[in-house]
Amino acid sequence: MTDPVTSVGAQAALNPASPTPITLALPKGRIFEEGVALLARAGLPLALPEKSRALQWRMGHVTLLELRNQDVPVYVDLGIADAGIVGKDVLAESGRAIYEPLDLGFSRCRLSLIREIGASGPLLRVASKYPRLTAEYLQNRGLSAEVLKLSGNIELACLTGLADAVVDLVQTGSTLKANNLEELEIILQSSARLVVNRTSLKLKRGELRPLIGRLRELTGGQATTPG
Ligand SMILES: Nc1ncnc2c1ncn2[C@@H]1O[C@H](COP(=O)(O)OP(=O)(O)OP(=O)(O)O)[C@@H](O)[C@H]1O
Ligand SMILES: O=P(O)(O)OC[C@H]1O[C@H](OP(=O)(O)OP(=O)(O)O)[C@H](O)[C@@H]1O
Repeated sequence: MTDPVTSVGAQAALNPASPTPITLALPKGRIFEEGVALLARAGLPLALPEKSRALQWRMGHVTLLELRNQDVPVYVDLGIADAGIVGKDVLAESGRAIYEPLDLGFSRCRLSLIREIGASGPLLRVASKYPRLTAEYLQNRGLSAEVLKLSGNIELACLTGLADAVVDLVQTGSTLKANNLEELEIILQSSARLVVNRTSLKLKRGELRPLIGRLRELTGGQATTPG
């Protein structure tokens, strides 16, 4: 296994006597840096990996996997990773019933229905990176629009006429403002969540329970689903 990071974080492991190896899944992008920093504050021997093409790092008893957002629920659900951090938006879109003990409180944003300001007429086609959540929302509203799955810069679909509306993330609202768009309805509030594989929680409870406890203390996180 690649082990490009030699520095082992200053803090001791949570269970220094006999730390059980654990594997954690983190998404590249917005969540990665804050996720690693939070886990280090919770006592894991992590340092931020230096820029390299490595995709996994072993630091002390912890192996860190760097994944695309959508792949984090898959790795945790199937037990390749014992735990991970992922946005609630991506978790909900995955449709996987993964144990989600904590709202970590960062990467806050909302998933919303968006249209051009002043647009009227029926919603015949709605574009999104979140086709499942979009279809569910439209169905709940009794709307039969076609859902078009796109991969990025979703708002452009509205602006170019590809779709009548989009379902996308809003945080500060500056993307909406810069593109003459408006938020019609909030579909989901999102923030980074800790997700844990249920079997790992039993087999590695000596490592994972204290980790969840420390993260709860640090974030003031609330239990999000029954354990
Ligand atoms: N503007 C934003 N402000 C705050 N949080 C955000 C914002 N955009 C996205 N997020 C949250 O951060 C998570 C990761 O976002 P990021 O931008 O890193 O992913 P991405 O590059 O869009 O993902 P990918 O290309 O892998 O689909 C999202 O799933 C969401 O929960
Ligand atoms: O309300 P704001 O603060 O402007 O943030 C919202 C924007 O942030 C995200 O885009 P991102 O920059 O991740 O690019 P993407 O469209 O490629 O996902 C999201 O898709 C919005 O476009």
